[in-house]
Amino acid sequence: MSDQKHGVYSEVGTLRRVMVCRPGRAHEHLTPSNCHDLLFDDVLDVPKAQRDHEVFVNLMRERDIDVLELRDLLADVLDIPEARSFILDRRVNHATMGVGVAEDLRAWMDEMPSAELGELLIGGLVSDEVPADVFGTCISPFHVNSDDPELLIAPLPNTLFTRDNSAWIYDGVELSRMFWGARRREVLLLTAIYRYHPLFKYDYNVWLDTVDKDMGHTFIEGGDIMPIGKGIVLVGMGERSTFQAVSQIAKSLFDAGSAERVIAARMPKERAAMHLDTVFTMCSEEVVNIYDPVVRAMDTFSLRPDETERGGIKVTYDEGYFVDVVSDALGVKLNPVQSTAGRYGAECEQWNDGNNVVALSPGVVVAYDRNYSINANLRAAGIEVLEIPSSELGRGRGGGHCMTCPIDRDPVY
Ligand SMILES: NC(=[NH2+])NCCC[C@H](N)C(=O)O
Repeated sequence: MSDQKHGVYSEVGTLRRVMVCRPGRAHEHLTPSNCHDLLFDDVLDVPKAQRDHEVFVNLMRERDIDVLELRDLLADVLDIPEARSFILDRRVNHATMGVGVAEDLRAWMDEMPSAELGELLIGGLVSDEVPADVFGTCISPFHVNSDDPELLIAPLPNTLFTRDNSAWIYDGVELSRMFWGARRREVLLLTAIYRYHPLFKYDYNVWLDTVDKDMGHTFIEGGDIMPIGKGIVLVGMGERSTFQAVSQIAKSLFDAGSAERVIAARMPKERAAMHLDTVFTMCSEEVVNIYDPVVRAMDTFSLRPDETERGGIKVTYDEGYFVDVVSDALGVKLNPVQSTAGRYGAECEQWNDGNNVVALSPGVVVAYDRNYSINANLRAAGIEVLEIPSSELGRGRGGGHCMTCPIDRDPVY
């Protein structure tokens, strides 16, 4: 493991190191009645989802990308007593479990091997999965008025989408305060990894630190964040991310001199376009993959450092089409590629994450196999499109871009 300084300096430069989280126990806890609350549109064939995810991971490993598994990083930090307490103090206490249950569970978890404990923290825990002798008298209230086993720890199936719960922006990371409750607990695990894992011991900036703080209306998710290079960061503000978060991150970046301009795009608040990366991803220095009906509806604002303003940030409205605004900012004429499957077909390709591709190097992207028109049009524009199976992984509404958290990526411009 290296102690080099980490950072993500573009969306399309050579990817060196990335974090993923393969499907598993959390997805076995998805049912038709709970999956929507957990932000999945259907239940999964978990073994198939795991095989498909492995295809994706292997594509990256074959290209010498260091693919880190979130579970492994978590198991490593759970071996460190201070990190284990940092997580368990916040996850297993009177407020989360009740008096007595917290003490009994904590004693059991304190003894548990780290990999197993990590599986429970990500995958969830149902009361009847706990050995009978763990609890004193305190578990009985869970069974009053119900034959259903109670979820003691809710599963976190959206850890599959490592893009969102934390995001590297140039030489630092933001720790997301996620919008929906189903995802709000993911960041504790990420915070522990960044704080305690030897891989991250080297100093780096933290643009936003959210655990243990009253975050008010601060909401941000990594799928909305793109450090595209030349000191510019794109941020989507739609269903999930708010100006409160964007302006705090911008201020941290400006104060450190790590960025000069944040281009914030106001997007419709809808599930299909929950993040910027569901309608816009970069494939090479010039080619961008877009869903034009949403991109065209976006309003764009720029944040820049300005000491004459009270908050130290000047906000201006950028006239015009989003792709043109970004082209002008980069000084590169971007070529937008889109689906030509017709109005209905294009809407389905967007829904199935056709626009959510991840670049492994300039001009080489990973895409879902089902988005025939977008993939063909990207190829026609000179992009190498590596396809992965989509039927299971796509049920959570996320593609290759969502399933990766780049930690080290080269600049391009
Ligand atoms: N970067 C992304 N587009 N992530 C997609 C996340 C999907 C996930 N089910 C959610 O609703 O949060």
